[in-house]
Amino acid sequence: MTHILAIDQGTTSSRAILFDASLKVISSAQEEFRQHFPASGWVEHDPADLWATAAATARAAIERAGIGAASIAAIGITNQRETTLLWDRATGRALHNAIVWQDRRTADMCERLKAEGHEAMISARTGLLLDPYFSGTKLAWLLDNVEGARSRAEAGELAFGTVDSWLIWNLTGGKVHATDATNAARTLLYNIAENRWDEDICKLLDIPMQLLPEVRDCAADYGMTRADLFGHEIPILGVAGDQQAATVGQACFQPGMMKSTYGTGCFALLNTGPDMVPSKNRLLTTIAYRLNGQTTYALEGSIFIAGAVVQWLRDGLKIIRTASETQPLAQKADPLQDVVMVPAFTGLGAPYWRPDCRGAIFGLTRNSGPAEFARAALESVGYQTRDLLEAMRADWGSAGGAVLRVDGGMAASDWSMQFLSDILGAPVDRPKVTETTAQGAAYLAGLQAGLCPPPDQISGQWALDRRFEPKMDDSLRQAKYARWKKAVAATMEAA
Ligand SMILES: Nc1ncnc2c1ncn2[C@@H]1O[C@H](COP(=O)(O)OP(=O)(O)O)[C@@H](O)[C@H]1O
Ligand SMILES: O=P(O)(O)OC[C@H](O)CO
Repeated sequence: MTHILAIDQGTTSSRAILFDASLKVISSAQEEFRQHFPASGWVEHDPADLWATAAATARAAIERAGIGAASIAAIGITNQRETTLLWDRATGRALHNAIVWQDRRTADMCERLKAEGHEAMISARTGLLLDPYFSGTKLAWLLDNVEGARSRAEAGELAFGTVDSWLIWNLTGGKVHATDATNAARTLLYNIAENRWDEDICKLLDIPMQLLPEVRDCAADYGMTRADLFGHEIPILGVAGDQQAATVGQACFQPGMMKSTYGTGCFALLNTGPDMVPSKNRLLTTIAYRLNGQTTYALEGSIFIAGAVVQWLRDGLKIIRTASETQPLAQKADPLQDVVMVPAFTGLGAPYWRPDCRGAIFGLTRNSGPAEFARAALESVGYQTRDLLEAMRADWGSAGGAVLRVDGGMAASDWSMQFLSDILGAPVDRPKVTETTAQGAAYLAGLQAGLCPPPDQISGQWALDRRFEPKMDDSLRQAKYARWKKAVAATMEAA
């Protein structure tokens, strides 16, 4: 048994990648699925789509490799985090669409809990903030709005889970209801200092604890897949939320190491070691990974719109046909025009946490066109990352994130990565393997299977594709960043 299958269930698509024991990619498959927007600020996925695309891509990756399922030693699962599902334990059917992490429907509930003075207690225990981003208020909404759900939950008939738990449940034919510590840490219900579900918070949100999955390490036994799925039972041995899996895939195993993933949004995680560092600057404290019962913590900055701003140029404004066209356009932009875009399409995440904000563009002239829009869009991602880095350094000291390791679809853009390095005034490293999320999940499963070496021995395998060094003049860097801060302040003021 020489292979490891990673299932990466993301916000817009499911991917499956088959690795060999040295974590080299052998084959892969990807399928997009439908996004549902039933009301303004609401985002849902059909749970059946999540499962069907995950299972179909897993099968396709195995077929493409031309190997039998019997030679797969382990499955690793990684997933979009916070997205909330509720299902019937007897039938395995979901009671409602999954409420996606981007969904803002519980903004009022969060405001009310804040006004009642609960945020400090919740933050101290979960490391999170009272924002609709996290699962807890989404689950409370489901229990309040799906008929009969609360009484059935109290009777123990229902199960809650993030996407990892939903996949594990389906892969094992309903035998295992479990999650890992990193996914649990995103629910708003999990005490990350004591590593247990928090009774007081569950009581406050009126969530019956019978709903909750068992929490395991990231490298652990999550049961066997049904034999009929792949023609052979395969053990599930690794689980982590996608941003944490990318942290592992980027080999950020030492305190002070930091990665930033540029997909739909951008999520930067700084390894803080065994210390749970509370943020004084509106970052999240979260679990990077838990191995052999030992928790490694991270500070996280979450930006909701990164690559999505490029998608907006393509699908909304229709000024580009493919994402890569942004680079030649940005290069053509008029250097004398100072167009700044604040892409707060679904509010602002860290460090501002303003779900009520909406996007804004400043500095337009009659000469502003697609090139200036493209440059402003790409620059907005760099500025938002600098906001996170400033907060991280204020929380953790200047050694934090001295070099930034990047991945995700947008990291392919050389122009964006050069601007990122320029505006941060720090080197930006892009690895050879950009499928770091899947690689992280495969590593965790391989570690448990005994195929992969422990973290201190694997770090050396990380290979650099390109280092971007800052080239921008310091006075220009400061002037540009000051203008961004002004634009953000004006956007918040206008909300
Ligand atoms: N060359 C590029 N330049 C700028 N953005 C890009 C480029 N290639 C991809 N992207 C952006 O990256 C995102 C896709 O990255 P991916 O890691 O697949 O995201 P996700 O896992 O969130 O779906 C898209 O939002 C896309 O706009
Ligand atoms: O699916 P992605 O890659 O956009 O990641 C989503 C994050 O996990 C949300 O917290």
